[in-house]
Amino acid sequence: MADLAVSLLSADFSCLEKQLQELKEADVKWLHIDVMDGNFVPSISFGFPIVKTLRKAFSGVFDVHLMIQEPIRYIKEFAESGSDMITIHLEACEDVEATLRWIRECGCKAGLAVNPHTPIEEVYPYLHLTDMVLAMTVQPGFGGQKYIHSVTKKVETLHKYLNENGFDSVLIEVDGGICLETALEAADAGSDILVSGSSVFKGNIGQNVHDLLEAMNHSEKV
Ligand SMILES: O=C(CO)[C@H](O)[C@H](O)COP(=O)(O)O
Ligand SMILES: [Fe+2]
Repeated sequence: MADLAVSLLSADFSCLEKQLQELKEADVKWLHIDVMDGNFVPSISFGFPIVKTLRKAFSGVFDVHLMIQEPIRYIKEFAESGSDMITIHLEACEDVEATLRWIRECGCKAGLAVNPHTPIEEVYPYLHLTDMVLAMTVQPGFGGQKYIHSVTKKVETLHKYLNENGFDSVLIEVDGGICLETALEAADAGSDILVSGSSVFKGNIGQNVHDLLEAMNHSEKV
């Protein structure tokens, strides 16, 4: 069964405590925290002090998506702030292997993300150091974009490769443009975790979470 990670990017920060409470009531287990540096991506979002503060208010999985150039510089701070999974971009690291190793040495699970146009085969050499592969289904940097359908094929290829090469424990996460219309396509391709932000925070949060989980788990492959 696929699960949902809720991206905070589209939350209303003026009433964040209330919105986190609604996520808890909807039994959301994964919180996806998008960290943007204004360099690897054009936007700036939030850093590790926010992660540390959020940790007091949410006890589920902290899935921290670092859209940072050379993230190795900040792994320790994010780990100490309460991250569970730290995902770095393959495109942003001079030494991907050292960065993944350092995440694990700091006591976190290691995620490896690729942009929509990066061939999925580029993650294969790092799978032995990776707990999760994140396939971006939009260009990183902004919430509320449309799902890029060509990435679905990459997810299928990755799913098959993981199963055929003894990497069944490596999770696949897709991120960007997940809504009621795209959730099933992403889940059917083999994704374990679907990130959604803008589709969760418009209207009734609890209802949106429920509907997204329903949509992704009507998969024929479940
Ligand atoms: O990493 C991201 C953007 O770079 C976000 O996680 C992603 O866009 C989620 O937001 P939405 O569901 O609105 O697309
Ligand atoms: Fe993200």
